[in-house]
Amino acid sequence: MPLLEVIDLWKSYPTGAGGRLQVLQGLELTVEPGEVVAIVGESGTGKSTLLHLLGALDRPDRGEVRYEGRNIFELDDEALATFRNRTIGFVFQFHHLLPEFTALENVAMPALIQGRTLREARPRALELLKLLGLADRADHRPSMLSGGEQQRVAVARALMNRPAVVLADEPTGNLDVRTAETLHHEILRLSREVGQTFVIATHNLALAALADRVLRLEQGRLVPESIPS
Ligand SMILES: Nc1ncnc2c1ncn2[C@@H]1O[C@H](COP(=O)(O)OP(=O)(O)OP(=O)(O)O)[C@@H](O)[C@H]1O
Repeated sequence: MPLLEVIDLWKSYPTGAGGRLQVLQGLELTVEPGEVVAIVGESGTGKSTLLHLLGALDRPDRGEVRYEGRNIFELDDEALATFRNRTIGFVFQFHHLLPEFTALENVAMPALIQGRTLREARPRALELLKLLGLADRADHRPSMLSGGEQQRVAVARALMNRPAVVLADEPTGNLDVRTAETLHHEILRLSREVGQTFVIATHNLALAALADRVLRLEQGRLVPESIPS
Protein backbone atom coordinates (compact mmCIF):
# COMPACT_ATOMS: atom_id res chain seq x y z
CA MET A 1 0.00 0.00 0.00
CA PRO A 2 1.36 3.48 -0.81
CA LEU A 3 2.21 5.69 2.15
CA LEU A 4 0.33 8.63 0.72
CA GLU A 5 -2.37 8.78 -1.90
CA VAL A 6 -4.07 11.92 -3.15
CA ILE A 7 -7.29 11.37 -5.06
CA ASP A 8 -9.08 14.00 -7.18
CA LEU A 9 -8.04 16.95 -5.01
CA TRP A 10 -9.67 20.33 -5.67
CA LYS A 11 -8.93 23.61 -3.92
CA SER A 12 -10.00 27.16 -4.74
CA TYR A 13 -9.77 30.49 -2.96
CA PRO A 14 -12.18 33.43 -3.10
CA THR A 15 -10.95 36.34 -5.20
CA GLY A 16 -11.62 39.97 -4.32
CA ALA A 17 -14.01 40.25 -7.28
CA GLY A 18 -16.44 37.67 -5.85
CA GLY A 19 -15.17 34.84 -8.05
CA ARG A 20 -12.97 31.89 -7.13
CA LEU A 21 -9.39 31.17 -8.04
CA GLN A 22 -9.21 27.47 -8.90
CA VAL A 23 -5.76 26.33 -7.69
CA LEU A 24 -5.83 22.52 -7.53
CA GLN A 25 -7.98 20.84 -10.14
CA GLY A 26 -8.38 17.11 -9.69
CA LEU A 27 -4.80 16.59 -8.55
CA GLU A 28 -3.57 13.02 -8.06
CA LEU A 29 -0.40 11.82 -6.32
CA THR A 30 0.97 8.58 -4.93
CA VAL A 31 4.05 8.43 -2.71
CA GLU A 32 5.71 5.18 -1.66
CA PRO A 33 7.47 4.79 1.71
CA GLY A 34 11.04 6.09 1.65
CA GLU A 35 10.57 8.10 -1.54
CA VAL A 36 11.84 11.65 -1.97
CA VAL A 37 9.42 13.50 -4.24
CA ALA A 38 10.15 17.03 -5.43
CA ILE A 39 7.37 19.31 -6.60
CA VAL A 40 8.37 22.16 -8.87
CA GLY A 41 6.28 24.73 -10.71
CA GLU A 42 6.01 28.42 -11.31
CA SER A 43 5.27 30.81 -8.51
CA GLY A 44 1.60 30.83 -7.62
CA THR A 45 0.76 27.45 -9.17
CA GLY A 46 -0.24 26.00 -5.79
CA LYS A 47 2.76 24.12 -4.34
CA SER A 48 2.28 25.55 -0.84
CA THR A 49 -1.47 25.01 -1.12
CA LEU A 50 -0.82 21.33 -1.88
CA LEU A 51 1.62 20.89 1.03
CA HIS A 52 -0.86 22.53 3.40
CA LEU A 53 -3.50 20.03 2.33
CA LEU A 54 -1.07 17.08 2.57
CA GLY A 55 -0.31 18.22 6.13
CA ALA A 56 -3.97 18.76 7.01
CA LEU A 57 -3.34 22.43 7.75
CA ASP A 58 -6.26 23.23 5.48
CA ARG A 59 -9.20 21.37 3.96
CA PRO A 60 -9.85 20.87 0.23
CA ASP A 61 -13.05 21.76 -1.65
CA ARG A 62 -13.20 18.09 -2.47
CA GLY A 63 -11.01 15.05 -2.83
CA GLU A 64 -9.07 12.77 -0.52
CA VAL A 65 -5.64 12.66 1.08
CA ARG A 66 -5.02 9.13 2.32
CA TYR A 67 -2.21 8.06 4.61
CA GLU A 68 -1.89 4.28 4.65
CA GLY A 69 -5.36 4.05 3.20
CA ARG A 70 -7.10 6.43 5.63
CA ASN A 71 -8.63 9.69 4.37
CA ILE A 72 -7.44 12.34 6.84
CA PHE A 73 -10.32 14.70 6.07
CA GLU A 74 -12.71 12.23 7.69
CA LEU A 75 -11.03 12.85 11.06
CA ASP A 76 -12.45 15.41 13.50
CA ASP A 77 -10.28 18.38 14.49
CA GLU A 78 -8.82 16.74 17.57
CA ALA A 79 -7.92 13.52 15.79
CA LEU A 80 -6.51 15.60 12.95
CA ALA A 81 -4.24 17.55 15.32
CA THR A 82 -2.95 14.29 16.79
CA PHE A 83 -2.45 12.82 13.34
CA ARG A 84 -0.52 15.93 12.25
CA ASN A 85 1.78 15.86 15.25
CA ARG A 86 2.50 12.12 14.99
CA THR A 87 2.61 11.53 11.27
CA ILE A 88 3.90 14.70 9.64
CA GLY A 89 7.11 16.66 10.02
CA PHE A 90 7.04 20.19 8.61
CA VAL A 91 9.95 22.26 7.34
CA PHE A 92 9.13 25.72 6.02
CA GLN A 93 11.31 28.29 4.34
CA PHE A 94 11.37 30.36 7.48
CA HIS A 95 11.98 27.81 10.14
CA HIS A 96 9.64 29.21 12.84
CA LEU A 97 11.93 28.23 15.69
CA LEU A 98 10.89 29.52 19.09
CA PRO A 99 13.41 32.24 19.97
CA GLU A 100 13.31 31.80 23.74
CA PHE A 101 14.13 28.09 23.59
CA THR A 102 17.46 26.38 22.90
CA ALA A 103 18.16 24.35 19.78
CA LEU A 104 17.66 21.16 21.79
CA GLU A 105 14.33 22.33 23.21
CA ASN A 106 13.14 23.40 19.76
CA VAL A 107 13.99 19.97 18.33
CA ALA A 108 12.24 18.27 21.27
CA MET A 109 9.09 20.43 20.93
CA PRO A 110 6.95 17.98 18.89
CA ALA A 111 7.51 15.35 21.62
CA LEU A 112 6.78 17.87 24.39
CA ILE A 113 3.51 18.74 22.64
CA GLN A 114 2.64 15.03 22.86
CA GLY A 115 3.11 15.19 26.61
CA ARG A 116 6.60 13.78 26.95
CA THR A 117 9.05 15.48 29.31
CA LEU A 118 12.23 17.15 28.14
CA ARG A 119 14.15 14.50 30.03
CA GLU A 120 12.42 11.77 28.03
CA ALA A 121 12.81 13.62 24.73
CA ARG A 122 16.41 14.72 25.26
CA PRO A 123 18.28 11.63 23.97
CA ARG A 124 16.41 11.61 20.65
CA ALA A 125 16.73 15.39 20.25
CA LEU A 126 20.48 15.16 20.87
CA GLU A 127 20.81 12.27 18.44
CA LEU A 128 19.08 14.33 15.74
CA LEU A 129 21.23 17.39 16.41
CA LYS A 130 24.25 15.13 16.08
CA LEU A 131 22.91 13.66 12.85
CA LEU A 132 22.69 17.18 11.44
CA GLY A 133 26.15 18.17 12.69
CA LEU A 134 24.86 20.43 15.46
CA ALA A 135 25.75 18.47 18.61
CA ASP A 136 27.83 21.36 19.96
CA ARG A 137 25.01 23.87 19.37
CA ALA A 138 22.40 22.12 21.54
CA ASP A 139 22.28 24.88 24.14
CA HIS A 140 22.31 27.79 21.71
CA ARG A 141 19.20 29.86 21.14
CA PRO A 142 18.18 30.45 17.49
CA SER A 143 19.58 34.01 17.51
CA MET A 144 23.02 32.52 18.25
CA LEU A 145 22.86 30.24 15.17
CA SER A 146 23.50 30.99 11.50
CA GLY A 147 20.62 30.79 9.01
CA GLY A 148 21.81 27.39 7.78
CA GLU A 149 22.14 26.07 11.32
CA GLN A 150 18.65 27.31 12.18
CA GLN A 151 17.26 25.55 9.15
CA ARG A 152 19.04 22.33 10.15
CA VAL A 153 17.48 22.62 13.61
CA ALA A 154 14.12 22.90 11.83
CA VAL A 155 14.87 19.70 9.88
CA ALA A 156 15.86 17.93 13.12
CA ARG A 157 12.62 19.13 14.76
CA ALA A 158 10.61 17.80 11.82
CA LEU A 159 12.13 14.34 12.40
CA MET A 160 11.60 14.28 16.19
CA ASN A 161 8.44 12.18 16.25
CA ARG A 162 9.69 9.83 13.52
CA PRO A 163 7.04 11.12 11.11
CA ALA A 164 5.81 8.99 8.25
CA VAL A 165 6.51 11.89 5.92
CA VAL A 166 8.34 15.20 6.06
CA LEU A 167 6.68 18.00 4.08
CA ALA A 168 9.22 20.65 3.18
CA ASP A 169 8.19 23.95 1.57
CA GLU A 170 11.21 25.61 -0.05
CA PRO A 171 13.41 24.34 2.80
CA THR A 172 16.57 26.04 1.60
CA GLY A 173 15.00 29.09 -0.01
CA ASN A 174 16.52 31.58 2.41
CA LEU A 175 20.05 30.13 2.37
CA ASP A 176 23.11 30.92 0.28
CA VAL A 177 24.00 28.47 -2.49
CA ARG A 178 26.69 26.54 -0.59
CA THR A 179 24.72 26.23 2.65
CA ALA A 180 21.67 25.18 0.66
CA GLU A 181 23.69 22.55 -1.17
CA THR A 182 25.01 21.08 2.08
CA LEU A 183 21.48 20.88 3.44
CA HIS A 184 20.23 19.25 0.23
CA HIS A 185 22.75 16.47 0.68
CA GLU A 186 21.86 16.11 4.35
CA ILE A 187 18.18 15.73 3.49
CA LEU A 188 19.06 13.09 0.94
CA ARG A 189 21.38 11.27 3.35
CA LEU A 190 18.59 11.18 5.94
CA SER A 191 16.18 9.77 3.43
CA ARG A 192 18.66 7.02 2.54
CA GLU A 193 19.86 6.22 6.07
CA VAL A 194 16.54 6.14 7.87
CA GLY A 195 14.22 5.58 4.91
CA GLN A 196 12.60 8.95 5.55
CA THR A 197 9.90 9.92 3.05
CA PHE A 198 10.01 13.55 1.89
CA VAL A 199 7.70 15.67 -0.25
CA ILE A 200 9.59 18.84 -1.09
CA ALA A 201 8.19 21.89 -2.89
CA THR A 202 11.01 23.90 -4.37
CA HIS A 203 12.15 26.27 -7.10
CA ASN A 204 15.65 24.96 -6.61
CA LEU A 205 16.43 22.61 -9.50
CA ALA A 206 19.63 21.39 -7.81
CA LEU A 207 17.54 20.12 -4.92
CA ALA A 208 14.87 18.71 -7.23
CA ALA A 209 17.56 16.86 -9.20
CA LEU A 210 18.47 14.88 -6.06
CA ALA A 211 14.92 13.59 -5.59
CA ASP A 212 13.76 10.13 -6.63
CA ARG A 213 10.96 11.72 -8.63
CA VAL A 214 10.21 15.23 -9.82
CA LEU A 215 6.69 16.41 -10.56
CA ARG A 216 5.62 19.75 -11.98
CA LEU A 217 2.48 21.46 -10.73
CA GLU A 218 0.77 22.89 -13.76
CA GLN A 219 -2.83 24.01 -14.20
CA GLY A 220 -3.86 22.38 -10.96
CA ARG A 221 -2.36 18.95 -11.61
CA LEU A 222 0.97 17.16 -11.31
CA VAL A 223 2.88 16.04 -14.38
CA PRO A 224 6.20 14.14 -14.48
CA GLU A 225 9.24 16.33 -15.02
CA SER A 226 12.78 15.38 -15.92
CA ILE A 227 15.58 17.54 -14.65
CA PRO A 228 18.89 17.32 -16.53
CA SER A 229 21.61 16.41 -14.00
N1 LIG B 1 -5.44 31.98 1.71
C1 LIG B 1 -5.51 32.36 0.44
N2 LIG B 1 -6.52 33.14 -0.01
C2 LIG B 1 -6.61 33.52 -1.29
N3 LIG B 1 -5.71 33.15 -2.25
C3 LIG B 1 -4.69 32.37 -1.87
C4 LIG B 1 -4.52 31.95 -0.52
N4 LIG B 1 -3.39 31.18 -0.45
C5 LIG B 1 -2.88 31.15 -1.70
N5 LIG B 1 -3.65 31.85 -2.55
C6 LIG B 1 -3.43 32.00 -4.01
O1 LIG B 1 -3.40 30.70 -4.56
C7 LIG B 1 -2.37 30.59 -5.55
C8 LIG B 1 -1.41 29.49 -5.19
O2 LIG B 1 -0.62 29.89 -4.08
P1 LIG B 1 0.55 29.00 -3.48
O3 LIG B 1 1.14 29.77 -2.35
O4 LIG B 1 0.03 27.66 -3.18
O5 LIG B 1 1.56 28.92 -4.72
P2 LIG B 1 3.07 28.41 -4.78
O6 LIG B 1 3.16 27.55 -6.01
O7 LIG B 1 3.45 27.80 -3.49
O8 LIG B 1 3.85 29.77 -5.02
P3 LIG B 1 5.37 30.15 -4.65
O9 LIG B 1 6.23 29.28 -5.52
O10 LIG B 1 5.44 31.59 -5.06
O11 LIG B 1 5.56 29.95 -3.19
C9 LIG B 1 -1.72 31.97 -5.66
O12 LIG B 1 -2.31 32.65 -6.75
C10 LIG B 1 -2.09 32.63 -4.34
O13 LIG B 1 -2.20 34.02 -4.49
